[in-house]
Amino acid sequence: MTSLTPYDAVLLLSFGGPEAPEDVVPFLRNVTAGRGIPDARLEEVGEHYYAFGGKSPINDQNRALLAALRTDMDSRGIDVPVVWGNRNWDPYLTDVLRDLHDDGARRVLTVVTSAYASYSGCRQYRENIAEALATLAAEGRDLEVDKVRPYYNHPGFVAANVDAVVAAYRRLATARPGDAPLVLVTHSIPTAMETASGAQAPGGATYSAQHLDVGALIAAEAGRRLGHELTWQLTYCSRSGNPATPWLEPDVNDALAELHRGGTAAVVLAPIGFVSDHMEVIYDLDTEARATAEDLGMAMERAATVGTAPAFVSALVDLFVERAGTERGEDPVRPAVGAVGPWHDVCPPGCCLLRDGEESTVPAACELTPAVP
Ligand SMILES: CC1=C(CCC(=O)O)c2cc3nc(cc4[nH]c(cc5[nH]c(cc1n2)c(C)c5CCC(=O)O)c(CCC(=O)O)c4C)C(CCC(=O)O)=C3C
Ligand SMILES: [Fe+2]
Repeated sequence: MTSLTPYDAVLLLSFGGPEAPEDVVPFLRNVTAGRGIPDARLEEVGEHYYAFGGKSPINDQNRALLAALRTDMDSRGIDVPVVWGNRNWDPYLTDVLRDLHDDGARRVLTVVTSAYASYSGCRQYRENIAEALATLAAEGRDLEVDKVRPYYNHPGFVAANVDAVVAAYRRLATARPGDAPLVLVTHSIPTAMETASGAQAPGGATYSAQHLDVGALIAAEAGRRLGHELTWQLTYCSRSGNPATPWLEPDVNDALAELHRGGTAAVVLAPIGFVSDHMEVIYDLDTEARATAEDLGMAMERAATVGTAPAFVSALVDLFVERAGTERGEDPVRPAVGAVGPWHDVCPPGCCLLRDGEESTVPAACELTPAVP
């Protein structure tokens, strides 16, 4: 019997995605709300979704993760409810929190489906939580929500990625897998968001530094298990927005072309920046980057995302147990690998403040309140 006291419920909080073609534009309107993007442009962005029948795989993947969390929690005798909600699509965060409140919950622990810390992976979720809590408070429903720390450097997340890389090398159709570099991939972000992501971070670790920290460990451990050292690099996918705004580079497709020019015949792509095979993975990597590799005549294997790998699922439940212990005033072990160490449980004010050129001005939850002078 493991206790999650003082929490009454756990919330798996994700991005959301369309379930059918008629959902695509309304979903994209939600994602881009307040930025005045015309529907014609949204139809264009929506092409990736229409190419897959208008349905993103992300919701089914979250349903699977939710079920896996329930099973792991049951095996430890943790009996609080675990529910799923999204920022941008049904089931919406506010509705899910309202239902939890109506069922008697007053204190909720959340985990987001972003492993790394930046505006997009941390603060944006915290702003959505603050907005939802304000809506519910106006209805007379008071709730407290905490969020587990960024978990990209939790040993379970890293171990699940190592397993996936090893499996991908074993599938790679090449005579000399030892010569195939490991190309790590994550979502690109504007360089302004990158800089801001380090401002309040442990060790000043920006979004890219977080990836490089665990990337080195993943490559070293996978190489040890495969019996050959891996050369590796970090690349980016899914850049969007104004082409004049600088984003993190190199793009994965450019990196593949560069490797090809240097004589590389085969690669393994490992999307360590994503926790499931959602649209960024099945379109930007399995469709676009695969076409690039095929045009270049390079063999390519794509490593699995952590998905519902048992090491990952139990890492998340470990984080629930850890945070509950901390809130009870205990001093639980806070496992982390790499040079940066475990992240803050509660973000300092101003954490990850920049999305693009401008500072965010809306309130964010799961943040230390400044001491009243
Ligand atoms: C760092 C990061 C992650 C990884 C962490 C995490 O996993 O959360 C992530 C995940 C995701 N991004 C997703 C989808 C989209 N992201 C967009 C736009 C943007 N993402 C950004 C960053 C990130 N995004 C940024 C800086 C923008 C630019 C505009 C803005 O500042 O918001 C747009 C708008 C259209 C466009 O601009 O292309 C869409 C539709 C989906 C759902 C996929 C599905 O449906 O399967 C997922 C999981
Ligand atoms: Fe943050």
